[in-house]
Amino acid sequence: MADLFGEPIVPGLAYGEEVVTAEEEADLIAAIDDCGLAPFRFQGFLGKRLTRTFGWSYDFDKGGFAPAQPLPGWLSPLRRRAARFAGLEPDDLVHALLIRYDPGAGIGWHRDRPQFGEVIGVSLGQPATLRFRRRRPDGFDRRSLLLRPRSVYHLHGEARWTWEHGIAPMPATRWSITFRSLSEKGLLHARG
Ligand SMILES: O=C(O)CCC(=O)C(=O)O
Ligand SMILES: [Fe+2]
Repeated sequence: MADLFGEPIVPGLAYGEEVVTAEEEADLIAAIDDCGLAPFRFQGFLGKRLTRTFGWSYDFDKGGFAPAQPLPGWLSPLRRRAARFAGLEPDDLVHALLIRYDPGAGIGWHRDRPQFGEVIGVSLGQPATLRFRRRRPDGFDRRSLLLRPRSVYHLHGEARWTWEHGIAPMPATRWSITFRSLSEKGLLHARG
């Protein structure tokens, strides 16, 4: 997403629309709902959003980073498009996170775990506002990006590593698919 002068709203943030058709969107939503979503767990608390991870997972309950079930075949075409959008190889995207946000669910301020590298997110179902903030001595710099259904965003560089992001609770159900590569740290861990 660029402003009038062609600058990204946060350096390292790229945004594109219509990465899937409405028909593909409906199929992806059905597949996500059918894949065994479970409430996100954080230090013993159950979150409002429902998630399922493939490839590699970070367990927020136990604090561990570990291999998970391989990515299902139905994600392959979307993974190819996500990789192309980000200038990566499909095989770089070794992890996928599926999320359903029911009404009232969102995701608080965070940076993604450092074991992961590049982050590419696809939005389905409903628009949402992806918010960014960066600490300043006297407060925060803030930015936001409207994620339309069927859009894709890529976080790298400053948007990935310096800024925090989050999504405010939404009034209607939204689904997202997030692909990630491993960082140097994650690759070291993966090689044991
Ligand atoms: O749903 C999204 O697009 C964002 C998810 C997210 O930030 C995360 O899981 O780290
Ligand atoms: Fe995130």
